[in-house]
This record gives sequence, C-alpha cells and structure tokens, in this order.
Amino acid sequence: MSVLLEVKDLTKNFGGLAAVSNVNMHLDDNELIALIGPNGAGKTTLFNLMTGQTVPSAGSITLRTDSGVQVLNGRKPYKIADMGLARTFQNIRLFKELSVLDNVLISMTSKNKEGLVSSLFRLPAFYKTEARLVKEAMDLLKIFHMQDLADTTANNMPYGAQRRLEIVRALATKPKILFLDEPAAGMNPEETAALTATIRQIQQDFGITVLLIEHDMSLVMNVAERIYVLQYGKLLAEGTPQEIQANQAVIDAYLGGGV
Ligand SMILES: Nc1ncnc2c1ncn2[C@@H]1O[C@H](COP(=O)(O)OP(=O)(O)OP(=O)(O)O)[C@@H](O)[C@H]1O
Repeated sequence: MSVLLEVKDLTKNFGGLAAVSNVNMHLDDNELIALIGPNGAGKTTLFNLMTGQTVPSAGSITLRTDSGVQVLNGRKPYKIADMGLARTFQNIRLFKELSVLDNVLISMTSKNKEGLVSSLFRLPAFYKTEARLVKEAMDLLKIFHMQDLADTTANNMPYGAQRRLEIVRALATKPKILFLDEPAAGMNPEETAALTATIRQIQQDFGITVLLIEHDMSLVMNVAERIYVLQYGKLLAEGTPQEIQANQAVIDAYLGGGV
C-alpha cells in the first residue's frame, strides 16, 4: 500500500499550549485507521489541521493526487474538501429543517456544477442529472438502512440516525479519505455494533481510506487496521490493535489495563 496522506513534524500551538507537537503519521490507500488518546490529547486539533479548519504552527501535510504530491497546509477547507477529504464533526452539523434526502443531495450537488445552464432553464439534461443524483443518494441511504427516512426532516430523527446521516453526507462528496470524529458518540451498544460493521463495509466497498477518532475501545479494536495514540499532543504509539493493546506505555498512559 502506498502513502496517500503524510503528516510531517506537525505542530499547533494555542498560546503557550502545544495542542499538537511534532506529530508524524501517514494514511495509506484503502486503510482503516483509528486515532485514540485521552480527553484533550489533541485528536480533534489534528483532524482540524488535516482538513484545513486550523492552520499549523509548523510542519507539513501532503496529499498524493493525480497531479502529483500537493501540500495541504494553508489551503482553505473547501479546497481540501474538493481534493477528496471529507469529515464529520463531534457535534452534529446537518440542515436540520431539510429532509434527509435533501441533506444528501446538497452534498452531492456541490460536485455537480456543470449543469448551471440546464438547471437555470430546466432543460431535459437537468431532470436527467437530478434523477441520477436522487438514485445515488438513495443508494447511499440504503447502505445505512435509512432509505425509508428519505422524506423525514433531519431534526425529527433520533440522535443515532442523525449521526449516520452525517456520514452519508460526507460520503456523498465521493471522498478519497473520510475523517470521522467520534461517530459512535451517544449511541447505544447495538447502534455502535451496527455502525462498526457499516464503517468497515463502506471502507472496503468504496475503496477509501478512513481515519476515525473514537473513545469506544471495542469499536476501535474491532474495526481498525492500525492505531495512532496521542497523549499531550505527542504521538505515544502506533501499531496494530494487538500491538497497541500490548504496548506498556499505552497501558500506563491511557488504557489502564482495561482493554
Ligand atoms: N481553538 C483553541 N484555542 C485554545 N486551545 C484549544 C483550542 N482548540 C483546542 N485547544 C486545546 O488544545 C488541547 C487539545 O484539544 P483537542 O480538542 O484537540 O483534544 P481531543 O483529544 O480532541 O479531546 P477530546 O477527546 O476531549 O475531544 C486541549 O487542551 C484544548 O483545550
């Protein structure tokens, strides 16, 4: 597998606090990687750096693209999203008054700008494109068992369904890398187990790379091929789930022998 995204000596200071400090990591093609660490370890800051929401203090983030390796630091989040990086947030960010289907279509249409004239004049091509997008959206919703909720207002769905819709919206942009920030937060054990299976399925079926932040250790150990552990902004360990579970520094610092 070759490196898709590479982080080198990445640092982010907030005043005197180094939220992320000299971190090196790589995300390879079609991998499922977890990022774990105690509260305040710098996980979300690292996500924000990679997806352009936060500008690094030092270091670099590069992405392999069809037109060579591109530097991501300094680019706006929407440019980075256009390059194939999609994410969800810890707090849900949906168009709460819109239907489930419209929430997904909005993510898709940002990548379908070519039909401006036909959409302005409602030419046949507009209806053709619309029918294709609706079918694609419904296919994505089916994967998450949400096809029957297509007409439901997002706000009227249970919390777990809203979180699943966030993932569908991120997938609708056809990303190369999907960043999931605590996708199972607030879900019950059955919902978490179902979500674990779905995350693995989409990573394999779509051939994409997934990086997830997660506190639920059973989800992490079941789903991840590789794990990075952060502590006080620094990388404490990297390895397979088995290696991480046996790593004494990780056990001492974070897992407390409970895994
Ligand atoms: N915009 C900011 N301004 C100042 N300090 C910040 C900012 N964002 C994060 N921090 C600080 O940086 C540190 C890392 O925070 P971060 O949210 O990245 O950790 P985390 O590992 O994602 O934590 P959690 O698991 O609780 O979500 C914390 O001490 C936090 O208070």
